[in-house]
Formats: sequence, structure tokens, C-alpha cells
Amino acid sequence: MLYPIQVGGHRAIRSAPTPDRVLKPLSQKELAFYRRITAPDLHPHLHWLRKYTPAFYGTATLPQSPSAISDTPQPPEQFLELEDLNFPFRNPSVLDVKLGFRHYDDDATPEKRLRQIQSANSTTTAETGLVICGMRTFKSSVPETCSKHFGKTLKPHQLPDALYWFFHDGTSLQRTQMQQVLSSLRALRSHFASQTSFFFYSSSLLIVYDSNPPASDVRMIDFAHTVPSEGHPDTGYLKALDNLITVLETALQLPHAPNLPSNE
Ligand SMILES: Nc1ncnc2c1ncn2[C@@H]1O[C@H](COP(=O)(O)OP(=O)(O)OP(=O)(O)O)[C@@H](O)[C@H]1O
Ligand SMILES: O=P(O)(O)O[C@@H]1[C@H](O)[C@H](O)[C@@H](OP(=O)(O)O)[C@H](OP(=O)(O)O)[C@H]1O
Repeated sequence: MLYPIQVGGHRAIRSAPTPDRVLKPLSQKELAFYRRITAPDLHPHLHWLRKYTPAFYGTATLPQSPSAISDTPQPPEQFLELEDLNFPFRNPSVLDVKLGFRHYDDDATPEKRLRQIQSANSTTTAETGLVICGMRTFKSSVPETCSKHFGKTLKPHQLPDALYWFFHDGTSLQRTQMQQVLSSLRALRSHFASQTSFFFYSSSLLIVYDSNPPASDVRMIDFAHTVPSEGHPDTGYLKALDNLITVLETALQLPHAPNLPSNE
């Protein structure tokens, strides 16, 4: 069954048989990353990563859905079984924001590199290292969503407006959850600043909150292009994280509801 609260991404997440888990289509680099950070011999300097990523429960296979265009039986599909980050919340509002200025790894073909560079140059990524890949938020108990296409139409100066919109539940700005998220981002930043093990290309933060009861969570997701950095810091991700903190601080100071481009 398709997972009902997917806000970003280009491949369908599935609901897992266990209710607090999701299934994400498997990619080898993402599997390698989760195996590395859950390995018993992970260096203690990297243990913080386990707190800021979904719990990993191994791999799972599902039979392929029958194809409309072929009678030939297809091999079963493989998935990563991950903690469902929305599970603890009653009405989760969810934001997927991609961090970093470079969204391809060294294995990308020249064509893919060019596509990703052009995409970065035409969005908020080029200036801020941030691009909104999707969100859903409740306005007076009614869910509203924004696609990645909406995120791509934003100009850098509109990012605080977009976060204000995300954290406004139709009645009031959820300042407590914004402050909680800011604290989590600052804590993540302090861990991240000393890591020299990975480049997190094309990785996102999933920010989740609820109005009632007030609660929030911030996790790193999407490691399909996370690669060993062999002693080098990921300065692009760190700069993007700094910018996200500034954007959220600015959103908290906005005097009134902002004007945003229409989500058509
Ligand atoms: N562990 C999780 N718990 C809950 N929701 C999740 C989880 N992982 C992913 N999602 C949902 O699925 C979406 C897509 O996830 P993800 O970014 O990992 O996919 P992707 O297809 O690799 O993305 P991209 O197109 O950027 O490469 C997220 O925006 C989020 O809504
Ligand atoms: O968000 P956008 O602008 O749509 O860009 C896509 C996004 O970067 C995906 O992560 C990437 O898939 P992979 O993670 O599988 O590389 C996809 O590559 P693709 O065009 O090769 O599918 C891009 O098109």
C-alpha cells in the first residue's frame, strides 16, 4: 500500500506491515550508509547520526504490482525498512527541505551532472543551499500540500515566508514548535561541524510538527547520494544548515502572514 504522508521524493514510499515503519525503494548507496551507521563498530564520534536519522530495520521485499504493459512476471521489489517519522504524531505537518549546493555524487553521468547543476542554478539552492521539495501543513484542521514545483518557484527572500506558512496552523503561528526545531537544528549543526566521514549530496531534512499536542521532530533523510568523504568536511551542507537556521529565525520575526506564489 502506498504511504499516505509522502510530501517529496520521486519514488513511491510504501506502508510497512508494521505500523510504525515505512518501506523506501532500495538504493545501494543508501543501504550502505544505513549499514555503516548501525554497525556495532561505528566510531563513537558518529553515534549522533543514529539520533538524527530514522531507525533502520534492514531490507524487505514485496512482489511487483502487475504491469499494464507486460505479462512477464517481474522480480520482487526491494526496500529499506525505516522508522515512520510521522507515526508519533496525530496530525503531522511535514516539510522536506534538501540541503547542500551540489546534488550529484561522483558516479553521476555528465548528463545527470548537467541536469542537477541547471536545476540548482534555477532554484533557491544556488544562493542558499536550500530547496523545498514538498510540504503538507494543516490550516484549521484541513491538510494543504505544496509540491516540489512550488519549492522551485520560490526566490531566496521568500524562504522565511514559506516556513512561516508551514508553521501557521490557520489560527496561530506555532512558535513553540519553531523554537524546538531551531534548537534541534542548532544541535545538529554542532555535531555536523566536526564530521569528516560523509558528503551528504542531495540529502534532505524532514521537519515534522503537530499543533495538538505541541510536538516536533527534525531528522536527516535520503542518503541515496551520501558517500564517504575520507577526512573532508561537508562544507556545503553545513552552510545550508546555517542558512536554514537563519531562515527559521527570520520566519519567527515576521510581523504578519506573508504573500507566497500560488501553489498551482
Ligand atoms: N522515514 C520516513 N518516515 C516518514 N516519511 C518518510 C520517511 N522517509 C521518507 N519519507 C517521505 O518520503 C518522501 C521522499 O523521501 P526521500 O527524500 O527519501 O525519497 P527520494 O525519492 O530518494 O527523494 P529524491 O527525489 O529527492 O531523491 C519524504 O519527503 C517524506 O515525505
Ligand atoms: O528534485 P528534482 O529537481 O526533480 O531532481 C531529481 C532529484 O534530484 C532526485 O534525487 C534524482 O533522483 P536520484 O536520487 O535517483 O538521483 C532525480 O534524478 P533523475 O532525473 O536521474 O531521476 C532528479 O531529477
